[in-house]
Amino acid sequence: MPQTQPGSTPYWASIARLGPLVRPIVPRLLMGLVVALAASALALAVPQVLRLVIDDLAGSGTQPSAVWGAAGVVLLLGVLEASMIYLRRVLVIEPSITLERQMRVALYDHLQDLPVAFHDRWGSGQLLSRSIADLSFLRRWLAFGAIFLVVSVSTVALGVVLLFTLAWQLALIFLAAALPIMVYGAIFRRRFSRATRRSQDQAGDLATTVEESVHGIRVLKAFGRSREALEGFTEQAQQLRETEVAKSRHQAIFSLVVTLLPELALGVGLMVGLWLAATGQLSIGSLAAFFATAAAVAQPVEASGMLVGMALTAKTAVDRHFEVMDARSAITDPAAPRHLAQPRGALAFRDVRFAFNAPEAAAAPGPGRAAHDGARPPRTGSAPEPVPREVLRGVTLAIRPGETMALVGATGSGKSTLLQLVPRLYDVTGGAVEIDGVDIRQLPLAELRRLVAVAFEDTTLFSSSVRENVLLGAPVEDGPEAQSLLEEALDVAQAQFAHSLPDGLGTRIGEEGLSLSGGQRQRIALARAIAARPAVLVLDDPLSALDVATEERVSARLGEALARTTTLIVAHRPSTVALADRVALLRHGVVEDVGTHAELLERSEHYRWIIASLPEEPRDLDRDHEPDLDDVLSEEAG
Ligand SMILES: Nc1ncnc2c1ncn2[C@@H]1O[C@H](COP(=O)(O)OP(=O)(O)OP(=O)(O)O)[C@@H](O)[C@H]1O
Repeated sequence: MPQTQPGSTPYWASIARLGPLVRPIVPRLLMGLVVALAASALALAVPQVLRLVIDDLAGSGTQPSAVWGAAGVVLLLGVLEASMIYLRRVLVIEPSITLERQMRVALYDHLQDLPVAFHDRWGSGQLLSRSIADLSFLRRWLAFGAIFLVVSVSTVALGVVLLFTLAWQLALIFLAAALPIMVYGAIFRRRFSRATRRSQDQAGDLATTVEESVHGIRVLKAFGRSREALEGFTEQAQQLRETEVAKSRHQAIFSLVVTLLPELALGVGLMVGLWLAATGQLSIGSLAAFFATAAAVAQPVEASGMLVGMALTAKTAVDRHFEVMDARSAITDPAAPRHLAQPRGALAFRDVRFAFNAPEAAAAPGPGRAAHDGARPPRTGSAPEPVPREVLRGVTLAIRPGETMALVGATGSGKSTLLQLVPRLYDVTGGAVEIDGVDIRQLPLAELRRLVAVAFEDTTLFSSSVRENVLLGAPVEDGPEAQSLLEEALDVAQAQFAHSLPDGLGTRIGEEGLSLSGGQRQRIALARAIAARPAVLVLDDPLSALDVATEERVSARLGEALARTTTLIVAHRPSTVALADRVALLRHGVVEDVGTHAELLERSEHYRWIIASLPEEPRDLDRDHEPDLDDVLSEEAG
């Protein structure tokens, strides 16, 4: 996997974007900062007490009671410092966790809003790593890194002033050591920023690979490709390792510089300090206090490698978060919406054109940004940008209310694509889709998606009960009406087997639940589309995984149910074509002919060829002509 481009936004411009989100917790963060500063000031106060005691001892000779008193003061300062550290944690940790949750929820909400075209382009791992790893890092940065950076800078500033008051000659030696640190700091910042961006993107790509292979584990195993998958994964993991090693190397060198130079300064300072003390230009107490203060100052300087690293990683996390948040969906509610009070369900395609990857099909620009800014994922791969290619090249088709229209065409002719335009999963790039004469882009999205229900060939079930899955788009979710909708939908889709599942309709299915067969999943998905009681039903080869007997039963019941609904159904087999009143023949992105099955058989050679190439026998994904035991049991019970 490829190299990423480091974010080009200036550091503070990136961090400033967190401003509005952080504002509500600023009071708590500031209190935490004040407390942390107080803790650090207390730490710096200890050497001052030390100085007084040593100077007293070296001078007139101090009473033992005074030594006990000084020890008591040092102890008190220590206890106060520990209390302040505890208080800082209490003040900042809870609001930062709350902020992390808010940002995560906002990101999830935004992902739901973004169009399918966006999700086509972004690897799931990239989105996963942004919503989990990046946001967790930002929380740690706010609660710890940012505060410590401010405290460290303040401690160093205050410490340097104290060093000058104690012994300006020695302080100058320390200041001289700071210059090379600053120069190398700039180099470190540039190198580390690049590496950290690359590592975060590579971690996202790695997550995508894990997700894909877990999802496709059956295919990998069945085709014996586990070794190849492992090799690919190992290579990606190796690239991430190299980036991490490079990152650590940069950090290690910076840490070496910020540790070694102050130590060198300390050595030189000790010699000069002893000479100053010996020649009476500096008291012993001041010398001791100087080195105690220098040690307190050296500590944050030495930690600066880690803190600067955190600050740069946080900037990358912010950039990555807003890359997604800035993506705007072009599929939005209209400014002046129209409503269909009593929808009849007349569906029409008027000279519809569509190309995947067309800028207008992806996402609208964020405020003040180029159209592709938020819509493009980071180019971590060497694959070229996909070129827009027109899949639909002027589709014109009218489906009457209550009519069932089958869509037939060679593979890749654009059938599924056309279907996806109806609920506006993608927007047309030319022409219009209309329901009852109204351009669907003029309808509020929620209304359109109540009017239209879909069942895709590739069924997705969610990790919840059968009931929740089926009633996902239903007009009512509870009560007797919902129950009768549920029963009717399961009946039409011939999915009564669900009653025989371990917990009946309450059985948890989906990724985290009970595994269903392909045909069972398809029937649940079909029931879901039917339960939505749509005016327009869009079905993408919904019976493809059913066996002969089940398919016949579903077709019979579906035929009755479809009589009330306008239906556009992609058909890959003659039995599905038989459900339709008319058939539209799609070829190379245009509707070549429309008519009844018999008419098209008679007049279209292409149609005859397509029909001849359709599988005569159903695909029997579920079983081998044996009736489904679940069905038999539920039929006997019912
Ligand atoms: N998300 C996508 N991004 C880019 N191109 C796509 C995408 N989905 C489909 N295509 C392309 O659009 C064309 C039409 O695909 P579509 O799935 O609509 O065909 P289809 O007629 O339904 O085929 P099939 O009968 O095999 O399901 C194909 O060339 C396909 O590669």
